[in-house]
Amino acid sequence: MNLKLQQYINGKWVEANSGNTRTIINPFNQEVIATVPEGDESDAKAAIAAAREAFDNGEWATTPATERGAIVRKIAEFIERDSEELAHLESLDTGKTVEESRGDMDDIAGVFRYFAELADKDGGELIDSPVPNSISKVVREPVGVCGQITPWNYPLLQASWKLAPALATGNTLIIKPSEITPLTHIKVFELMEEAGVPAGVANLVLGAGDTIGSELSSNEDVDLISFTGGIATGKKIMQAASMNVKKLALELGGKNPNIIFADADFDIAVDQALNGVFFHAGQICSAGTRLIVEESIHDEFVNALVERVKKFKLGSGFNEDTQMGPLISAEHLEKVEKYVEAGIQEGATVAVGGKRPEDPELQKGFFYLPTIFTDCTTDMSVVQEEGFGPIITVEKFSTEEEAVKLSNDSIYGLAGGVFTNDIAKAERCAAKMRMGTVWINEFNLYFPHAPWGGYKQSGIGRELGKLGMEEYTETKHIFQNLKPETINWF
Ligand SMILES: NC(=O)c1ccc[n+]([C@@H]2O[C@H](COP(=O)([O-])OP(=O)(O)OC[C@H]3O[C@@H](n4cnc5c(N)ncnc54)[C@H](O)[C@@H]3O)[C@@H](O)[C@H]2O)c1
Ligand SMILES: C[N+](C)(C)CC=O
Repeated sequence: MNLKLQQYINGKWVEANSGNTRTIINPFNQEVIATVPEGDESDAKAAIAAAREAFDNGEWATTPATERGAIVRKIAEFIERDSEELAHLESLDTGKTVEESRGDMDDIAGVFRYFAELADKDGGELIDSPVPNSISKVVREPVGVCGQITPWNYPLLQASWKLAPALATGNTLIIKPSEITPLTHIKVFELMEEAGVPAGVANLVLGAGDTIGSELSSNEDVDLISFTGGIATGKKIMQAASMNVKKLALELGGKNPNIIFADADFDIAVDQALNGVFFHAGQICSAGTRLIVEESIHDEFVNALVERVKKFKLGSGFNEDTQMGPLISAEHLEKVEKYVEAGIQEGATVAVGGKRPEDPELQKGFFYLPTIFTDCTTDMSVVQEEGFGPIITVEKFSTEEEAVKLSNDSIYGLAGGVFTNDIAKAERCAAKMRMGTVWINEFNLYFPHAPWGGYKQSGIGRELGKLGMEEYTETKHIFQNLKPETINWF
């Protein structure tokens, strides 16, 4: 592997202070693919000190926004140049098909380009001051030192949503990838160095969440923490961030409803319901795992799904005909198995799947069969909890009001979908669905121009779009009296 396999702190490639390492495993066959440093709190502190110094010396924050944008644009160009290598690394690390990883790399380059273009587009705003002889203006400034923590399911994609706006707005940062999927983060730091990101501005620390992650969340020299991952971790981070009242951005989980009305285009709805869940073996925050289907078409719809699911080709992400790769780890596979067992015990019916595959070629990988549960009710744990695997639950409804009510019966509010040919009905549902994204006759589409984030316990704040840029800024009002006079009150 032609990668540095080190941390990047203050412009230098370094081992962990402790000398400890971690082996990275291919989830398709459990082979060791790399050995990387296992940093700890001391590495995180060194990276925070470097980012603090780089922010406080003011050079990056006062670099003209056009120049910062040009560097971010170069990163996009280098990602496009090296996209095949990056896609290969992402698939090795995560097990997802290389075709999916190629799509991710296109998206990632697009994210860097989008924020590069936005970098010099906000010159502040003049306020119509109510005070005579004065100037009142509002400017946006970088927040300061940003801690960024990413998950294993879309490693570099989730990182790009944080790195690009933070750099474009003049912040300094320390990023920590999931300890099990660090490879594309390392590669993108090589590209950022090549693009001219100055020493100390962007730092990469590798290792566990309860050491490095909690240091980033609690350290008083970090001004903002941006986290993507599970709710339980998000709550811990929120608590730790209160130490110095950090700015906080949380992108958490989802249990995303997909409402299928009888008047929808049947074949499109079936196809999109499958696409909405089974990419990356269902390990997607916005997977439409909670199907809510109108009673009159329920049986026909389920049969169509089952017939398609039976034909899925599972295998190595590097085989061209593979449609679904493995789950990320042995631990996660066990979690998914327990989730399915709970569903069966609660009375849901397995229409297809519900176990590990028997194919001898898949036994070394962490595979689970695509699974559809019918006879589901809203009180079941499989309907309420995020399974983060290739699992769909199907519920029935008979009225529009019931469909919307079911879709909102959740602690989550990340995303949801509606399939119908009645546009007015679709708009009525979208208006009432309590989620950060609602798709109509579409599922799981995202692009850099539109904000992404959750209602309810799916998160705080937004990534992508102009709001995703604003997350990395503080707003300052500057008032100038052009004709100061004594007041003589005291
Ligand atoms: N909303 C979104 O856009 C979005 C996108 C991708 C994934 N997710 C969510 O991510 C979850 C899956 O990812 P995961 O299993 O990697 O999540 P996770 O919460 O277990 O881990 C995410 C990151 O947090 C770190 N971490 C763990 N404990 C920590 C602690 N105490 N303090 C600080 N950091 C800590 C981990 O090392 C990892 O880097 C799912 O719930 C999924 O829905 C959400
Ligand atoms: C936000 N998304 C869909 C890219 C990844 C969620 O896991």
